[in-house]
Amino acid sequence: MTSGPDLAPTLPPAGTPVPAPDPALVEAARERLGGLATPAGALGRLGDLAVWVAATQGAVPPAPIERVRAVVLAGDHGVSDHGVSAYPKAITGAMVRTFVAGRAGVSVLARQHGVTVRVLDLGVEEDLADLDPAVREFKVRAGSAPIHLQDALTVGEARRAMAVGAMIADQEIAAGAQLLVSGDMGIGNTTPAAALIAASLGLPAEAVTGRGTGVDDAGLAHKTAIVQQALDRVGDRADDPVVTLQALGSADLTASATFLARAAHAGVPVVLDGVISVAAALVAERLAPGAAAWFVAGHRSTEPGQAIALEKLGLEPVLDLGMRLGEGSGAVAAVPLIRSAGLLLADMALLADLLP
Ligand SMILES: O=C(O)c1ccc[n+]([C@@H]2O[C@H](COP(=O)([O-])O)[C@@H](O)[C@H]2O)c1
Ligand SMILES: Cc1cc2nc[nH]c2cc1C
Repeated sequence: MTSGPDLAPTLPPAGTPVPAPDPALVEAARERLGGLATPAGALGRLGDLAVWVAATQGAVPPAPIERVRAVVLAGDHGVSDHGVSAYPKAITGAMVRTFVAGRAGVSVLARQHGVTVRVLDLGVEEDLADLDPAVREFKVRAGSAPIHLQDALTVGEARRAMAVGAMIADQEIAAGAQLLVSGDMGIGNTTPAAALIAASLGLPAEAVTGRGTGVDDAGLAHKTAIVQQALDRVGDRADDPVVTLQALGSADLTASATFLARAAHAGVPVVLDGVISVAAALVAERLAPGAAAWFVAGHRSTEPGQAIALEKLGLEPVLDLGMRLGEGSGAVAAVPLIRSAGLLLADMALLADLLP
């Protein structure tokens, strides 16, 4: 924990625990849930979600969740030049433009559900100079190095990406977010995501590597070998979560991890998305033990690493729709249910009030 670069000044030192939501509030929320005008346990997982909403808000009954803000961190990955994706790198920049135009999958879902989407170029290779400069405000570098051959980032870049992720969370919280969504965009990013999960859990590449955008069997075998090469290259340097991000991540994944750690430290709940968001959450939990109490898993991705990481974090996805889009789309799709859960706890009659 001491060999890596210093954490961003806005984050407490790596390993600083995150306080759990107030246990008295959890208890009060459970008690209210138990008193609602339903047979005991009849709300199923919605009941658990309702307790999480109240506990992370610090209010029983919880307030309606009106301000949900999704942040999509975009970047390219040197490893995508090495046959690990079904799509070319040029898609990343093109999709950033599509987010800006409000036409990505997550944009549509977010509009429907009143969620704001902010897309940020942390490491896209294409020069997006024609876009609003705010999109590039936090850019760390153009593309990361191929993780099976070299560290993804220099120590200085990793430090900057960590600072930037925390800063973005602070900005979203200052803008009034009651609930955050962590999204991603980047061709090739399921490869570093798998590497972060494997390195964090001490697992072999084959346990966590999936098809991403849809590589075939030969592609999957090749991608698995690349992830294993990256893990072997880094070895026990990955005992340090900061070095794990620097060596096996990217600017966007590093910033995602500190975005999540910072939100948890600030006591602001986050809906996680697919394998990229959850890989970042796993490292956030290493940086900020206890952070996962502030996270809810929006959906189950088809990527095996996501399921393994979610289990380790103790999170059960809200939705299981076979989605593998990323962008925060599965998380935004879960937002209406999370909102509904809070409203049920706040607005339902109590059983005690029904009978004379
Ligand atoms: O969220 C997921 O679980 C997920 C699973 C597969 C692919 N993706 C998205 O697809 C891109 C990465 O896939 P790949 O095959 O290029 O590594 C990236 O833009 C992700 O947002 C996302
Ligand atoms: C078209 C396309 C859109 C995406 N959105 C997130 N990842 C993506 C990957 C591709 C290929």
